[in-house]
Amino acid sequence: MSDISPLSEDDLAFLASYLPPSAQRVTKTQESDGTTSTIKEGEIPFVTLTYASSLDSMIALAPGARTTLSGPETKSMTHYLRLHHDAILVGAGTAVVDDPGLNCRYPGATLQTQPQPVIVDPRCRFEVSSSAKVCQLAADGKGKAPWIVCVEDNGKPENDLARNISIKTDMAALQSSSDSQQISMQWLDILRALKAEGMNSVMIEGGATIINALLLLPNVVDAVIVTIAPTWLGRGGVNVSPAAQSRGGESTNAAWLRQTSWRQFGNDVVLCGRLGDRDTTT
Ligand SMILES: NC(=O)c1ccc[n+]([C@@H]2O[C@H](COP(=O)([O-])OP(=O)(O)OC[C@H]3O[C@@H](n4cnc5c(N)ncnc54)[C@H](O)[C@@H]3O)[C@@H](O)[C@H]2O)c1
Ligand SMILES: Nc1nc(=O)c(N)c(NC[C@H](O)[C@H](O)[C@H](O)COP(=O)(O)O)[nH]1
Repeated sequence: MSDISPLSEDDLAFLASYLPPSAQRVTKTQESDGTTSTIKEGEIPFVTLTYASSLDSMIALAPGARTTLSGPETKSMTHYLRLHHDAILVGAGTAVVDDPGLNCRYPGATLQTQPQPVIVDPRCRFEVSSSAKVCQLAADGKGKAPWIVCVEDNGKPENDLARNISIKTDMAALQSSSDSQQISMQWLDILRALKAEGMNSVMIEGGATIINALLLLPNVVDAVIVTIAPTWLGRGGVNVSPAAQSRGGESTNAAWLRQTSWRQFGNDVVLCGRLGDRDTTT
């Protein structure tokens, strides 16, 4: 018996226009390091960015603290969204701290309709072992074995618990960089690799590093779905707040949501929208 209740028809209608594959993709993107690349139509999956936030824009009480923000209704929404995506992606930080299952428990989900769990982990921080929840669920036939996005020739040896998705990364440049702990992959490379593996839609669930980076990539992200829980986590939490931007030497908002819709789910609010310039049409 699933712990996830089905959503109402009105809830489903509210979410419908933000689900893949309804959004239109723009063909240009700008990576946060300033390089511009062209995305060909259909070259990367439909990307949904989704997370749960407090009223002070925190997603966890502290780095390293698993923090439940979503109530039962928004948890159901997350599992409904998982049902509609080919893959769910999280960063290594989330995988290590939360030990997430990354499967779909929405009523009616089958092994075939389970999303593919993907963990971005170029420094091999997440221990792929039979005690990891994502691996346990796969062993029990309740989810798929995870894919680990790693640096080419630098991933952990593969076994039947997980598969590596290798991304070509300029290690020589990285080794000479001042921050040798940081291995930064381009999102387009990660998403192209997932598309090449047949993933047409990816739900990106965090954590903060990934959310803050993707909020600056409006032409990569097709839909943003944020759960807002009626609580303040307080200072010292893990904050969603993308890097400030400047245009023509003047500081400007880091990101805007346009085509927004809001709805109450239980005690939480769900905000859906698309990244882009400020919406002045309403
Ligand atoms: N409330 C929510 O919705 C929610 C969702 C997810 C995570 N969280 C919380 O967020 C916290 C984790 O956040 P975080 O920022 O530490 O971790 P994260 O999950 O964003 O992972 C960051 C790591 O992922 C890898 N990574 C990310 N982008 C990369 C790139 N472009 N190239 C190469 N590697 C990349 C790196 O190893 C990086 O250190 C935890 O406390 C977790 O509980 C909350
Ligand atoms: N929507 C949402 N609400 C929350 O309150 C919360 N903490 C997360 N966090 C997202 C992150 O990916 C978690 O790790 C998974 O929510 C774990 O859930 P599963 O074990 O995969 O079912 N997400």
